[in-house]
Amino acid sequence: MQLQQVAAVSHATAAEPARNAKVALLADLLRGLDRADLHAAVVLLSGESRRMRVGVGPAALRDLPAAAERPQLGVAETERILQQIAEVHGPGSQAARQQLLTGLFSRATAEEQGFLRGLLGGDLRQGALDAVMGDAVAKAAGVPVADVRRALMFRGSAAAVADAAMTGGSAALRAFGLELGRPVRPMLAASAPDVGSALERVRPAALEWKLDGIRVQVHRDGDQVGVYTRSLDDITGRVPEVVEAVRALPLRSAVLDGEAVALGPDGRPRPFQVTAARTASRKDAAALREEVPLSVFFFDLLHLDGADLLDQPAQRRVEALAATVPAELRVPRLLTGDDEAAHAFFRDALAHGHEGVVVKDPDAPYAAGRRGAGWIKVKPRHTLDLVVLAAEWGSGRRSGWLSNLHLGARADGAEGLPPGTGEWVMLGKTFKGLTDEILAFQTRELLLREVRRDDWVVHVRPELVVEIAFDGVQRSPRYPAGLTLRFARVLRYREDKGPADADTVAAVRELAAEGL
Ligand SMILES: Nc1ncnc2c1ncn2[C@@H]1O[C@H](COP(=O)(O)OP(=O)(O)OP(=O)(O)O)[C@@H](O)[C@H]1O
Repeated sequence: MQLQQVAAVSHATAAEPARNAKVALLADLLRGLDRADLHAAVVLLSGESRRMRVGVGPAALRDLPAAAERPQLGVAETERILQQIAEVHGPGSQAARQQLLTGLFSRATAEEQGFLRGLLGGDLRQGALDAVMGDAVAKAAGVPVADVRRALMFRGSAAAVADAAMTGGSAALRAFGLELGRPVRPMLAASAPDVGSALERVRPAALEWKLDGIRVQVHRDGDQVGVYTRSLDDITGRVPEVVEAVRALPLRSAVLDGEAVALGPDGRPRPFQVTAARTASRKDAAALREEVPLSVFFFDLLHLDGADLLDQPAQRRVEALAATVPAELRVPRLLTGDDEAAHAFFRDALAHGHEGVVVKDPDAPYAAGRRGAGWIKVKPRHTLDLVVLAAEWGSGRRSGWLSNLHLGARADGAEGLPPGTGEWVMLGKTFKGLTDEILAFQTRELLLREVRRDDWVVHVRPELVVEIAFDGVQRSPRYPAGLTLRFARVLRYREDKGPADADTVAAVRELAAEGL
């Protein structure tokens, strides 16, 4: 198959906000491909290309050859070249990379060049397609979406799952399972504005403290222990405390889900940045551990001594957890149907310095992603993770810094947006909450991602995720979703998140519908 077809579908899906239409376009493309083309097409169109880390800086994309007249690049060949670009290392690598890029671009048509620029420059149309890729694979292969999603939970690679679905159908998909040492995609939480509305969705519910640290998925197989982040990175070497805690448990094998957090001497959580810096640092873990010791608290158990528990109701998994892991290594939890008891638990979590609670459906199986709302987070302060689309140069004390941020949520197939809105939907602007440190950070990072500027606005690749606090959602005809945030202010940049993790228009609409 020619790259031209993939580029055309990428283009068409970007102009098409409706989720079903995107799924249909992708499914049509995937049907009938041979295995090599299928693999390449899925890699190029899903977030998987990002994981290949083929990104190149804007300078490398500046002086590339003019477009070819006729399509001549195959998808499999293109993917191979991108792989080569990702793998170039050592002295002279920049020149070698540029040579590969020049060769690739000289054979690409204008539309293909546009697609490749988006891919290499990190424009995340592809990342956004990741969210619908599973549905498209299910449609193309004629198998239930649930089978594909389940396989994706076990195997991060959409290409491997697509291959199994197309060649072996549901039977092949069912062969994917939990493997010790291979992290599964984590279950995530939907959100609710307060405990009362969460309980309206799930009752009785299990409430747990929401600790503001780093998600850890810990696999133990005999003496072997591996620790993985929310984005499935292996951080085993950076968190010896977690490794030791799990190695000391009386069991042979397990997969545990929990949160690692730095606590102060008074037992209260230290600021999120402290935990984040500790787990991000590649420096000597033994020394860092002295300065900032980490504690770990588990809230789920996916596997125990040879038995997979993912399909068990949450209550059963937590009972197994309680029988295996001592209370001081578990997140405090309350199973209740009573509003007053739930509110008291929430207040207690806050009084201990925690972020809020996660309200969990005791009957829900473990399922990757946010779908199904088996988990609902509630925080006293409303926050959204949004992507910076552009920034305006500041004035007065802030001149020389990029200040006022244009904030976007993910369209993710939301209905009812004006035609041509694209994947990022602007929700408003803010220059509030910016410390000098944040101003310096964002000016540096945003300029690295500049795509164009007009007057005083610098438009950037939609890559940086920023956590925004706000007081409410209000109607505004000025913005494409008809909504904007009241008193939006910057809390912090979320370097642990990518644009595919940003909040969606649907999530914002839901908060508005609940009267926030
Ligand atoms: N008891 C708990 N149960 C589940 N998740 C918890 C719990 N305590 C803390 N967490 C953290 O909360 C996250 C769930 O919220 P969500 O899926 O929205 O992720 P998030 O966007 O990283 O959350 P946030 O940005 O609000 O911290 C988990 O990924 C985990 O890191």
